[in-house]
Amino acid sequence: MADQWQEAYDFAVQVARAAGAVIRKAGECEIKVQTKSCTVDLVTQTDERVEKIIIGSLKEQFGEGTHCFIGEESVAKGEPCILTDKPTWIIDPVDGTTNFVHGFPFVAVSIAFAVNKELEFGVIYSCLEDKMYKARKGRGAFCDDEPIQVSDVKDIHKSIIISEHGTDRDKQKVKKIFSTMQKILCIPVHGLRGSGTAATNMCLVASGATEAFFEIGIHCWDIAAGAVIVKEAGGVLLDVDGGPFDLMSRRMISANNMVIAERIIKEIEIFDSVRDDAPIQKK
Ligand SMILES: O=P([O-])([O-])O[C@@H]1[C@H](O)[C@H](O)[C@@H](O)[C@H](O)[C@H]1O
Ligand SMILES: [Mg+2]
Repeated sequence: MADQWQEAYDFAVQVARAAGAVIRKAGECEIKVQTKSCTVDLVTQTDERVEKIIIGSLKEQFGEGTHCFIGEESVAKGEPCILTDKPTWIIDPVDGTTNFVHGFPFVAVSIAFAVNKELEFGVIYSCLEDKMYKARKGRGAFCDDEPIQVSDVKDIHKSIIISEHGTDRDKQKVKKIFSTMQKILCIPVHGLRGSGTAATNMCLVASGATEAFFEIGIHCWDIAAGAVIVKEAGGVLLDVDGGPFDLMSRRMISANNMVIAERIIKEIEIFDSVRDDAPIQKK
């Protein structure tokens, strides 16, 4: 059953494109902003609406009950964030919500699909740039149907590295984030960047525009689709401590190769974050 998930893959591309059109249109109107975990963790009606559209379309196509869903906004409302062996869609309806609110031009729809806890494919639609990135396990990575691959740079001094500071403003964590960035910048590397969307950052690694992207504090929906795209473009994924990549651990480095990844890992000051699949604390 080599082609078992092709229909789901093709459908995910269609759904992501349609979702991106909704986001573009919503960006032309007044955006009502609310907050989630803290005052800088933003959410809009568009995030919620687009997630409902995506999950609704997938349920209609594949039948309610057979597939599971992990969506950023559903989890925010108390839905479980547990990856089982069942076919599971992992969705970030608007990756880069802060960008969306401010009109900063990088916003992505991220849809991944996992079976037996293994990622089968990932689709990221960078909807303001109108770029469709996609990859299916073992079949390569593409941007607008053109194959993409990671850069071949091995010399860290010739690299551009992406990181983000996320939405946690705990002073000790922020200190570690900036200390890490300072150390990396002074290796020295050619530059540090950040697009404001983890999904887009991973596509930039996959297409060779940058050598690595790492972050502590991201969620599984930010990186699931990107993980397939980076891997299929020839890149590597690791935990920030050099161990194996763990989708639920809220930390990862994606890089063009192990040489770059391991060099960056030497500089990363790790801090704790609660796993995505940690049991929900009773209040
Ligand atoms: O909230 P959201 O815009 O979907 O996702 C955020 C973006 O991916 C951002 O780049 C990253 O730094 C944050 O950690 C994510 O939470
Ligand atoms: Mg996100």
